[in-house]
Amino acid sequence: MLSEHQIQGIFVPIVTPFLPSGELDLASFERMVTQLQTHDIQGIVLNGTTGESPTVAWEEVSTLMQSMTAITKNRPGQEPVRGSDQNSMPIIVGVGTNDTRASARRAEMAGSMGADAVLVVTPYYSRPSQEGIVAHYEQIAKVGVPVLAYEIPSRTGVRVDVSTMRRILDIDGVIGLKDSTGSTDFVSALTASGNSKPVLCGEDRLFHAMLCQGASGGMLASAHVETDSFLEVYRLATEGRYSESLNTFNRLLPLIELLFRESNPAPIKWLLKQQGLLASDTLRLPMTPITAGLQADLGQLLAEGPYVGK
Ligand SMILES: O=C(O)C1=N[C@H](C(=O)O)C[C@H](O)C1
Repeated sequence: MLSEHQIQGIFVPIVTPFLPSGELDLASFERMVTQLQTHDIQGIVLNGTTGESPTVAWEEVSTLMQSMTAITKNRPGQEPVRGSDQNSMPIIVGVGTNDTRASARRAEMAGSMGADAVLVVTPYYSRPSQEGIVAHYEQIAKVGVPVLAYEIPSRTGVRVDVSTMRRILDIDGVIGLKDSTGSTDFVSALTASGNSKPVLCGEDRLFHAMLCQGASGGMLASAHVETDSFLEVYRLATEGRYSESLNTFNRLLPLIELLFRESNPAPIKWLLKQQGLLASDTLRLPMTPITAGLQADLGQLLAEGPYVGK
């Protein structure tokens, strides 16, 4: 199980590969996991936003988890995970829904499948009160699998106040936050007192800025590619070498901008297919493939960019 001290470094929210028929593509998934675990990342997130959680059935999550744990229990030649003596790659499973009981049940099942923590998004759509949101996290944390809260108002339609988030982070069993609020204000407010549980950046274009404001790492879809460059941005920042970290990050920005010009994960799936890691860039509806214009721009970056495709 993950502890709050391990909520640092880079976590990659893995895509869920589909065949053109729409079925799971396990061969591509295994290739992706095998490739990712050769990097010094802190963990992989299964069934996150980038994993298209709204259209992946729970039985499919279980199939993916079995395949992933078989690969990640042997992580040859890697240092132990930061903050622990664990050598296998930690796995965080997305279990958040807008139904508290269903999310708690999923957290329990994820724990029995070997998840090291669960990612729980702010309950979307129903527009619950701040009290309701706290109670949601309390119920799920009671299951006993470490919980990483996930605040992403642009997708959920609700916004958690800073004071509410402090209460959520105070819950026993909540080990940190993934901040996809779209600005650095939330992380600055939370970390200002110096005693917050860790906050990971979940907004790729703000990764460096959030590290400067006290974030302990990032959960970044774009780190599927150029993984070592994202790790370098992180490492330099943790060494206090912020301007060198910014230089590396600035070279990644054109890539990040293109990967989020249209809805994630369509652009990253297209790119991974070009790199031969995915057999197909198929998405499940209502997600649709990227436009020809974005294909052309990403293709140009692949051909010319100093940072992509190496
Ligand atoms: O799947 C995730 O985790 C992430 N989701 C965010 C989103 O798609 O809005 C972006 C971030 O890179 C990671």
